[in-house]
Amino acid sequence: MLRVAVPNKGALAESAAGMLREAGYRQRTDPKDLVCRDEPNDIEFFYLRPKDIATYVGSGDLDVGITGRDLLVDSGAPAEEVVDLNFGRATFRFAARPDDVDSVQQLGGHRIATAYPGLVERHLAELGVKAEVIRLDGAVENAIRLGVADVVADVVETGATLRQAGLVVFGEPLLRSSAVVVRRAGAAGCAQQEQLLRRLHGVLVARRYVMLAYDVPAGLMDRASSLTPGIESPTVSPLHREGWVAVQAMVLREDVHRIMDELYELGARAILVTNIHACRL
Ligand SMILES: Nc1ncnc2c1ncn2[C@@H]1O[C@H](COP(=O)(O)OP(=O)(O)OP(=O)(O)O)[C@@H](O)[C@H]1O
Ligand SMILES: O=P(O)(O)OC[C@H]1O[C@H](OP(=O)(O)OP(=O)(O)O)[C@H](O)[C@@H]1O
Ligand SMILES: [Mg+2]
Repeated sequence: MLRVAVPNKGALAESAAGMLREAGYRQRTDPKDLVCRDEPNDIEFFYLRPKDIATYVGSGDLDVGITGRDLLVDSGAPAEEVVDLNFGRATFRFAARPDDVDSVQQLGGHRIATAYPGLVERHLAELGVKAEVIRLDGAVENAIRLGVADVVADVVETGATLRQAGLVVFGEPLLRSSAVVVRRAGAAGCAQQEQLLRRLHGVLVARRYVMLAYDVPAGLMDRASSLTPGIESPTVSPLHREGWVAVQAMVLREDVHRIMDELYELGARAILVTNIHACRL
């Protein structure tokens, strides 16, 4: 059985379980469950703190896991990213009072509060900056108000938490994070693991693309094809009405309205868009 680590709570948990469900896997129905076996797919899911997932996978006790890129780097575990799952997007940044530290060059000698000490210490070493890292578990923005630190290094999604604490970011992000699939560094993926990755990739593609179908005069097909080249090439079928063809092609969801307008102006009609529920490319 393939053993997979899934976030049990927090910012990534719901989206991770949703994506696995979309990929055809059984997921727990009770948020208190710690394990969920999916017998038909020969796979077992373990619900763990996202912070611990890279450790379980790096040690080889679990085969693969879903966690955040920032958590993977922070852990220092011998695990590697294999797929970016395109949710849980956030940046990891330094912030301080606006009248205090405002560049990474000024960090030396300061106290930096963070729940990601591994990530921050590695980054400071790369910058060649010597500063004190204060390890906290959360709500790190309060550390400045309470006099425990001068700088925080934390996850920023909307920036609302920093604003509320009267802090401003400075410098470039230490990291751009999102949810990723990790496996033990250098481990060869077994067939079941490849199947899981293929299914997740199918979900990513199904979310990014839609299926576009339209009718167009055959004489305009070359121009229509350049608007909708699809992945390999558009599917073209004859219509009963002579001189016309029916076309189907996958297009990026974000481009679909512009492409529909251009097809209509070209002379295409009966232009329809449908969602893709699942796919293997
Ligand atoms: N708004 C957000 N707040 C916190 N983490 C976020 C956010 N958006 C994305 N993430 C990502 O989620 C992961 C952290 O999840 P985790 O469950 O450990 O923290 P959490 O959601 O703050 O939960 P908790 O504070 O209860 O531990 C990181 O990879 C982080 O980049
Ligand atoms: O940029 P924002 O959209 O405000 O999101 C980022 C904030 O959310 C998280 O905190 P959380 O509420 O999880 O509390 P915690 O610090 O205790 O983890 C994170 O640690 C930041 O503080
Ligand atoms: Mg948190």
